[in-house]
Amino acid sequence: MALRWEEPPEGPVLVLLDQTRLPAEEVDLVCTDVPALVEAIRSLAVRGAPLLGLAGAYGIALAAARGFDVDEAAESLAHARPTAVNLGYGVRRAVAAYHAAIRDDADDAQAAAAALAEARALHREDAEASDRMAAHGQALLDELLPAGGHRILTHCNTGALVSGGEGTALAVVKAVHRAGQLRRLWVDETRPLLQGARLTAYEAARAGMAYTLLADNAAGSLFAAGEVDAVLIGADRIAADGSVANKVGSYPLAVLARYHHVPFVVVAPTTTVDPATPDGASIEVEQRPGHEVTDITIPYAPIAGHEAGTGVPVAPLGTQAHNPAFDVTPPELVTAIVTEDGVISPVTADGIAELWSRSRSGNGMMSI
Ligand SMILES: CSC[C@@H](O)[C@@H](O)C(=O)COP(=O)(O)O
Repeated sequence: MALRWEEPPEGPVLVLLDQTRLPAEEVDLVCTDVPALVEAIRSLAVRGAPLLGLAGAYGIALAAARGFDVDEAAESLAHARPTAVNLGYGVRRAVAAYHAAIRDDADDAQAAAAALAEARALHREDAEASDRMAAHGQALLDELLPAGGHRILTHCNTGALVSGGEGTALAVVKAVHRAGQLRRLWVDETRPLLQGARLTAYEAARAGMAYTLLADNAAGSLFAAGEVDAVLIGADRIAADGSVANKVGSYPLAVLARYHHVPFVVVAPTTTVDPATPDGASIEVEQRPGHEVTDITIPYAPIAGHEAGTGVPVAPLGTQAHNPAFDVTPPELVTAIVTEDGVISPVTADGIAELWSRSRSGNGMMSI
């Protein structure tokens, strides 16, 4: 499990599966306070949009249970990373539950319990959303592609490591695999931090899928050879006009997919839709440190004498690097957005608004 709440005698803790150590080691990272959790979010020990929402909500529960200032905790957690809208959403939900309890004359312990109950509710909802996205996505692929085995290309990691359930895009791939319809999963390595090579390949191997890893820049020739039937990716934020922010490298795949007449499908829960962000240009894209590009970072320590987490420089010392963590794909390049509440296709502002008005997340929760 990517994240869990535990209550040892010394006090409650949030336990994260440290994703920077995968696939070499499955190591737990135990957070006893909010600064440790913020650091885990920044270092990508915990990552991926839906899981960041859960981390934010449980982080508030942790702050409340350990007697820290909940509003200060909310401020630092919500701003730990800027792009995935789910982080602020999870924080706001738990904070709202905490303050509602205080308004109802709850004592500190009862208010902390209310925050924890909200985090657990979000966790359950996220798992259910995964199942529903998987079903909708599988049905969509059955409509779009001929039967007989799909070759799906994916980018970054969108599986059980980013979710309370099976994930987003990878949850769809898993459903297709279980139905015997996955001919091949093409896994982009996802430079610079290799979420595809380290995490998606790890999940695909455990699920027994036929998968092949490729360098990101090998995708073009795969399309040209007719080896890709569909692209499935997740999202960190979907703007009101349907623009999709996702891991850097997603936009070039969308361009390739359009040129080669291949469906480009985004799979994300409604908690990733952000009607308060009007368009793609308004999405804040996280800029990460240059050393992630100038160095090859080995997050674990497979080489004798190499310290875990340090990088091997591959560019001349002093080289400047451009390192946006995400890019934005315009709606006209997206064939469909699959959510737990249905599929939007074509992707238009009206389609997003219509989904929003009938979804759970449109139930006032995002404006808390
Ligand atoms: C459901 S996961 C969708 C996205 O969150 C995922 O593709 C992604 O871009 C994650 O980026 P990361 O920087 O690893 O948090």
